[in-house]
Amino acid sequence: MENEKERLHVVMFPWLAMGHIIPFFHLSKCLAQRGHRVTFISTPRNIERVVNKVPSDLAPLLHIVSFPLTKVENLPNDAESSMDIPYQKAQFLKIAFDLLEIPLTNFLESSSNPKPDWIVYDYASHWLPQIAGKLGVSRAFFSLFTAATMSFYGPPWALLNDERSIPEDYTVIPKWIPLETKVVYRLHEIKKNFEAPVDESGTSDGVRFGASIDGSDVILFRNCVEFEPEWFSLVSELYQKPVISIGVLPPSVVENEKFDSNDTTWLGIKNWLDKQNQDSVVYVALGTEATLNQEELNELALGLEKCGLPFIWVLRDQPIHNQEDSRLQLPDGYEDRVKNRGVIYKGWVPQTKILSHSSVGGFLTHCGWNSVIEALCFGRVLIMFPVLNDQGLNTRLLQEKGVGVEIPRNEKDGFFTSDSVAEAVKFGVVSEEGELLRANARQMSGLFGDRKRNEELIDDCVGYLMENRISISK
Ligand SMILES: O=c1ccn([C@@H]2O[C@H](COP(=O)(O)OP(=O)(O)O[C@H]3O[C@H](CO)[C@@H](O)[C@H](O)[C@H]3O)[C@@H](O)[C@H]2O)c(=O)[nH]1
Repeated sequence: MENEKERLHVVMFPWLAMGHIIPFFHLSKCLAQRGHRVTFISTPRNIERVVNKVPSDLAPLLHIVSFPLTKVENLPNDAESSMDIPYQKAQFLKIAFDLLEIPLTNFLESSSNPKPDWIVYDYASHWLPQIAGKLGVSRAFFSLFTAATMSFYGPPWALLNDERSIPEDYTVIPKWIPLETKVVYRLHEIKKNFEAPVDESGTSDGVRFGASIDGSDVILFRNCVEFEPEWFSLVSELYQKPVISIGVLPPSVVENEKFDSNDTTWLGIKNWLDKQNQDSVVYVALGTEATLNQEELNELALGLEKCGLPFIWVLRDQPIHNQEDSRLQLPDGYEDRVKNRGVIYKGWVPQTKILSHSSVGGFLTHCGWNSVIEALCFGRVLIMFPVLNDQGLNTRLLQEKGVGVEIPRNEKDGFFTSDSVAEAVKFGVVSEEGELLRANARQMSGLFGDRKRNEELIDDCVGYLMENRISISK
């Protein structure tokens, strides 16, 4: 870009979770590709995980800044993201995250060459808008949640006042939603969100969300407006400030072709997938935060065995809460019994590449929003198994839109059986009755995977950031 005035400097500051760092980094690359400067801030281990993959042509514009975390009691030494800890310990990670306020303030104060125009931030840094505002940096809250989820969470006043205090409050439609909808939590889902000791960090997630929205100049949504038009209109009304959809940031599976030849995990998976029939494989993955207990793991495993379809299962290998030395075990003899038909991975896999493979017929997912986007970009039907966070709300929305089938569970305690897993998987992936769901999901690839439209939305967003920098926050 010849004229420096035409160039933005945007600071990106995601929450410490892979499902947040990945899309923030994706947006960073999109901005740098358009000739703007980006400073991406995270912690050393997270940077090593995702961010060291800066394409060489973008390196002059995309700067990575690393802030080490301060040691916090009850947080394991090497824990830097929600994937490193059981979800019940998330509040300890938030204590460490909140201590980044000082290095972030120092960075914003001293960064003058060029001074940042915008900071794009996440829900957890409730303290950030005030600091950025004082320093004359414009503030964009980046929502990695659907407009339906954010509408359900509510306008800033409801969030800041922690309007809902017990799990049951989240199982009914809140008063600010005038729509007829089933988008509410089931009791067992919301109870999980209450398991983390909220008071440990001194700030509830409601207050974090409320202050982040309230203190922003604009709210950016990673969503598909055509998929949830009614919710997008509602959320814009609830916030009473500019709300912009930046599209879904569809994953690009070609960009890593060179890298692929060294990626032995992918080569192994691809080799196996290449041997399977088209649309026959169930891909099973529950993201980076959801965990199962031993009984749930057994039922899920046996359900996959009973469904009779080939599957790839990515299993999070992490300590059990309060039994840090124990790991969950698959049922006795399981891996031998499913050999050749089922493949189980315990490390990090290239999820988007797997979903893009033509042998994949369906995705048994926790319905994290990244996973849903990735699945719908490739038109894969969803077998839905929400666990915590926004996942239950996403599941209800996706069910209303007819792109997936939910594994039935007991409302109160979440109990489910292997038979219900097997039935839901077969219904979604191979049954005649499930064809409508599969057709709807295939159709979604035209919306979610529409690269031209998604690129235009980023261009529009950049236009907005150019026109509204600094002055808007004064
Ligand atoms: O082996 C793996 C595991 C994960 N991923 C990627 O990691 C991301 C996971 O994101 P998501 O599917 O959204 O799940 P979570 O990591 O659990 O995401 C958290 O963040 C999401 C966005 O806010 C929320 O919707 C979820 O409920 C919350 O748990 C996706 O891009 C996956 O492709 C991989 O590539 N390989």
